[in-house]
Amino acid sequence: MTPLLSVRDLVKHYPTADGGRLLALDGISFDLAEGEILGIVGESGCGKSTLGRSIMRLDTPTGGEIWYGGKDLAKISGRDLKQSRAEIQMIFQDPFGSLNPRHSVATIIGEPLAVHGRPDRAERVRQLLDLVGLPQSAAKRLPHQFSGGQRQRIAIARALAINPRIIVADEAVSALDVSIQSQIINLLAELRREFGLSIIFISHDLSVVRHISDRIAVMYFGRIVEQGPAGRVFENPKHPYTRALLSAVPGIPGKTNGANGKRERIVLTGDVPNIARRPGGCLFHPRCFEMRERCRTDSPELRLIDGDATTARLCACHYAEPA
Ligand SMILES: Nc1ncnc2c1ncn2[C@@H]1O[C@H](COP(=O)(O)OP(=O)(O)OP(=O)(O)O)[C@@H](O)[C@H]1O
Repeated sequence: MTPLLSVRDLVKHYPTADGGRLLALDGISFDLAEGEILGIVGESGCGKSTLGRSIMRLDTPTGGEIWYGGKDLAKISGRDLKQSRAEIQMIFQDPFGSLNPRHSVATIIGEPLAVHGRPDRAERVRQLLDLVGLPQSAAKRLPHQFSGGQRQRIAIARALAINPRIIVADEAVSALDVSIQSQIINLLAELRREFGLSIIFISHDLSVVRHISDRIAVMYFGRIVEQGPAGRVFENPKHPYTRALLSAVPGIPGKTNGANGKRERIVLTGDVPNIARRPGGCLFHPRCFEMRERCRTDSPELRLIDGDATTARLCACHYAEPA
C-alpha cells in the first residue's frame, strides 16, 4: 500500500552560539498510512516539535525528503506549499496562544476558508461547531470566554475547516486536565473514523499516546529508536529506552520481575540528554542499564527485528531480539 506521507532521512540543524550546529533531527524516516494515527513520543528536547514543524514547513529541513501527493514537501515553495499547507494542518499545546483574542470564534474558524477562497463560510462554520461539539452560540464569543478544552475544540474546528487529510497534533492535550484530555482524544479518534483523517500525535506522555495511536515511534536525541504497532510496543518494548519510559507509566502491563510479580521499574541514571553534546556510539549508551562495550563505539541502525510490512517492529539497539 502506498503511504499517504513518507518521511525519509529528515535532518534539521540549528546553528549554535559557538558556531557549531545542533542536530535537532538526525535522519528521521517513517510512513503514515491513510486513516492512521501515529504517536510520536520522547522526552523534552528530543526533536518532536521540530519534526512536526518541519512536516508543516514552518521550519525548512536541512536535508531529507517529505513525500506527500507526489511532491517532496521539503523542497516546494509558493503555490504548491500553500496547497499542501491546506491539506496538512497543525494543532498546538496552547490553543490560546494561537487564537486571536480579539476575533470571534466564527472569524477564527472561518479564517482558513477566507484564505483559501471557499464560499458558504457561515454554513461551514455552523457545521464545524457541530462537528467538534460546541454550541452554535459559541460563534459570536471570544476565545477567553472558553475553557482550555473548549479552546482546543475551536483550534480543531479551525484545523478541519478546509478538509485536511493530515493533522499534526503537537502536545495537543498536554495542558489540559486528565478528564478533558480524554474528551479531546476521543474527538480526534472520532474525526479519524468519520473522515479517514491521518494524525501524527506528538506527546511526551506515553499514557496519552497509548490510547489513540495505531503505531508509535519513540524518539531519542533526534532519532527514532523504536517503532511498531502501539499495542505490541507497550506490551513488549524492545529498546532499553522505551522499557525505561514505559516502566514509569502507571497502569501499563509489562514485564514483571517474577519474585513479587511487580512490574520492573527502571530508573535511568547517567547524564540527561544534552543535544548539543552528543555521545559517540549509541546515543543512549551513557544512560543505558544494559550497555556493553560495543555500544560506546558503534551506532546502531534502526532495523527490522520482527513482523512484516504492516506489523513491522523496528529498533535501534544492537542487542534487541525478536519477540
Ligand atoms: N528555532 C530553534 N533554534 C535553535 N534551536 C532550536 C530551535 N527549535 C528547537 N531547537 C532545539 O532543538 C532541539 C529539539 O527541540 P524540540 O522543541 O523539537 O524538542 P521537543 O522534543 O519538541 O521538546 P519539547 O517537548 O520540550 O518542546 C532542542 O535542543 C531545542 O533547544
